[in-house]
Amino acid sequence: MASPLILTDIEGTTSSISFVKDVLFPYARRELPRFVREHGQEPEVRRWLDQVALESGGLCQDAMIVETLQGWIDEDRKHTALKALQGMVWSAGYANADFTAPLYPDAAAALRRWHADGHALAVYSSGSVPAQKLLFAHTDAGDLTGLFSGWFDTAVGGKREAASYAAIARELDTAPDGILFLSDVVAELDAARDAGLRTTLIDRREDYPQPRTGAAAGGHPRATGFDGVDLAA
Ligand SMILES: CSCCC(=O)C(=O)COP(=O)(O)O
Ligand SMILES: [Mg+2]
Repeated sequence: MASPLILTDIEGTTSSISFVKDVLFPYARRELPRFVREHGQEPEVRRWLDQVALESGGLCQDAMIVETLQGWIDEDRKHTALKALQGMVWSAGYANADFTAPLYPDAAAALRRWHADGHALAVYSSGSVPAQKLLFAHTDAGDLTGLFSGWFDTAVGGKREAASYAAIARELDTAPDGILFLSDVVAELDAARDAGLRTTLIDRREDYPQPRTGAAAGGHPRATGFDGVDLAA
C-alpha cells in the first residue's frame, strides 16, 4: 500500500520510557495533592475524582483519592481518570517550563518527513488527548501538533483490545489495512493486527536493552527506530 496513515504510540516509541517514568510520572505524583486542593471543586476535575472514589469503594476524602491515584501512578495503571488528571497536572509543568518533552530525534525527523510526503499522522496513547497535545506542543524539536490529524486515548478503548483499533479506523474513515501502527508493546501490536491494521514493533535499545527478535517480536515487522520503518511492509 503506497501511502498508509501512520498511527503512533508515544512512550517507548516517539519518546523514551524514562521521560515518562522518571520525569512525567514523578511530577504528577508530587503535584497531585496541591492540584486537587486548588482545583478539586472544578467540575472537570471533580468528575474524575468522583469516578476514582466510586470505583475504589466509595472513598469520601480527597486525601484518600489522592493516595489511591498516587498508588495507581506507582503501578503504571492506564486508567482513563488518572490519565485525564495527570494531563491537567502536566499542563502546569509545561507552562512553567519545569520540563520539555524530549522526542527521539529520528522520530521527530520521520514524522516531519512522512507528513511532508503526504501521510496522514495520528496518535494513540494511554496518555489523555490533552496530555498528548501538550507533549507534542512542547517537544525539544518544537511544536509538532500541526503534523497530526487524529488523537486517540483510552476513551476509545484499551490499547490491548482489537475493538479499539477498529473504532479508530472507523473514526479516521480509513480501511484498517490503510493504517500502520507503531508501538513498543507487542500486545498492542497484536490487538491492532487482529483488527486488520498493519504494524511495526519499535524496538529501541535505549528502552529495551535486549533486542526483541523472532518470537519475541510476535511476528511483527521490527525497527530499532523510525528510520528503519518500512512503510511498504
Ligand atoms: C501523553 S504522554 C504520557 C504518556 C502516558 O501517560 C502513558 O501512560 C504512556 O502510554 P503509551 O500508551 O504512550 O505507551
Ligand atoms: Mg508505548
